[in-house]
Amino acid sequence: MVGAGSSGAVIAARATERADREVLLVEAGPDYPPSGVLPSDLVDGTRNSMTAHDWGFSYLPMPGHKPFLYPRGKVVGGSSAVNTCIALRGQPYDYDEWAALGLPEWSFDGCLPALKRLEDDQDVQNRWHGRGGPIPIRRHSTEELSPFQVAFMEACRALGFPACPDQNDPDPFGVGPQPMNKIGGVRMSAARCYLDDDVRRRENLKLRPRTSVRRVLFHNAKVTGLEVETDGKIEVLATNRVILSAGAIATPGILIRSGIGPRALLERLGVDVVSDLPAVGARLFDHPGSLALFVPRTYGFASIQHPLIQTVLRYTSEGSPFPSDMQLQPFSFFAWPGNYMPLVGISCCVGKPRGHGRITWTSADPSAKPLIELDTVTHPDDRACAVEAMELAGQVARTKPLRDLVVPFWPNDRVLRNRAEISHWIEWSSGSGYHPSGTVPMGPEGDPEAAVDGRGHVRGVSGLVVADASIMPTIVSTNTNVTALMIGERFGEWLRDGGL
Ligand SMILES: Cc1cc2nc3c(=O)[nH]c(=O)nc-3n(C[C@H](O)[C@H](O)[C@H](O)COP(=O)(O)OP(=O)(O)OC[C@H]3O[C@@H](n4cnc5c(N)ncnc54)[C@H](O)[C@@H]3O)c2cc1C
Repeated sequence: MVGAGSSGAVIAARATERADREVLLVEAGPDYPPSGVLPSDLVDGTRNSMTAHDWGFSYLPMPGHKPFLYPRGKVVGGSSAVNTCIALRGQPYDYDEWAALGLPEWSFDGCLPALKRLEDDQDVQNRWHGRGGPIPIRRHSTEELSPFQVAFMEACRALGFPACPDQNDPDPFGVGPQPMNKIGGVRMSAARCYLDDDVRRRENLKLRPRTSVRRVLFHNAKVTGLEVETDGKIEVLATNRVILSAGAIATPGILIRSGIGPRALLERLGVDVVSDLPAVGARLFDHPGSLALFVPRTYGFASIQHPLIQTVLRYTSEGSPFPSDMQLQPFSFFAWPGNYMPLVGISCCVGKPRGHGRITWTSADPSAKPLIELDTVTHPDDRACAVEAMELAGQVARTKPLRDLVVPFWPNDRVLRNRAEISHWIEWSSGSGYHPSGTVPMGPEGDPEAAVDGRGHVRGVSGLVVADASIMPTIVSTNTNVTALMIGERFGEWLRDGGL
């Protein structure tokens, strides 16, 4: 197995529940076993870790713009070890959309057992939720909320949005606490929750950190091994079966270096073609995001001591067929260079973008970075959703509960009141929601837009499976970690029980 992230750590843990399944889990980043000391950036779930355990990727948000950082976890636990700990499931229609594309196993009903199995929901007990699973999920109580989060919730209620106590209900709408996989401020990553001491003691699971996979090796289109690099030393690990869970940016890169991808690209890079798959890297989904910043009127209202995110407003964009496709999310603090006190922010996230970006490579050198283009708001529908969301953020800030507490800063109040000006502003300020997905999409037999089948088997070769955020054929309307964990649960079960 390649990659010990949100999907890979789960697959390794679940597959090795059966003693006759042997897994070697190869991970490029370092490992911090539970018995040792975890670096503070990985412990602290109240904010992201952006650079200390990162791949150093960047992306172009819009054509002609400057690149922005594109964080991806490089450590056992992957991006789940550095993320913001928002534990939102996809909505039923997200998975039913996959089923409608010809992948019946991926309907909401098909995914629900794995969504329940992965969680230990500490607040809500009903037929939609699981207890006792590896990932603890809880919501901040009102007493735990920062002053800005409280005021944001009141502002949304003042605009008429209902309270939504469980954002993981199958039919969420309104404002409420975010379900989060952090306990006492500590991030509950896939590494911590799935690769615990008991799992690591299994004789059939070997973890090999600080080892980077260069490519998969084939003979007559059958997997024969992995070419890996540890501390500058290159070696071949013989195997007839490989599962790639290196994430939506690295997995397609490994495929390309291995001869699997669009023929023209492989030939340009001088890589022998093993399987001509135009879908590899052709689409890159993400959630377009914009952030409006406000200056607090009183000192201490915003503080970097506060958890960054605690609550969310979910609502439906104008004319959308996807209920609650949008998120407005208050940021308790934002450090603006040169500003003596932190700002607060409202981030706007488009959940079901119609547009997409792409990922490509200019070199087959494993250390070469890919060219990532997101086109965040190129599609007019996505831009309209983003504009509407930013306008709503302005309205939220002008309600009685908020207007005496904060003043618009970036963009200013004039822009927030004018759709044309917002549209111009988001053209150059919108960016990624850090949810890359769909770069090696699943699809039924004969689907020209797919690279793998419904159980991740790569077309045109045998012995190779992809199982991570890359395989999502469309993007879910929510943050992607729980869906990546769910994918891990399903592939882990299939590997354990002989379904792969
Ligand atoms: C800063 C940040 C904040 C986020 N916040 C949230 C959030 O709050 N909620 C949410 O739902 N989602 C969030 N996400 C997204 C979420 O974490 C990801 O969607 C999810 O972790 C993806 O899982 P994955 O298994 O596909 O990839 P990853 O978890 O990224 O795992 C891939 C693993 O493969 C390893 N790898 C890559 N290449 C190689 C190679 N060549 N050889 C060996 N190993 C390799 C990587 O080091 C990594 O460990 C965030 C992401 C980031 C980066």
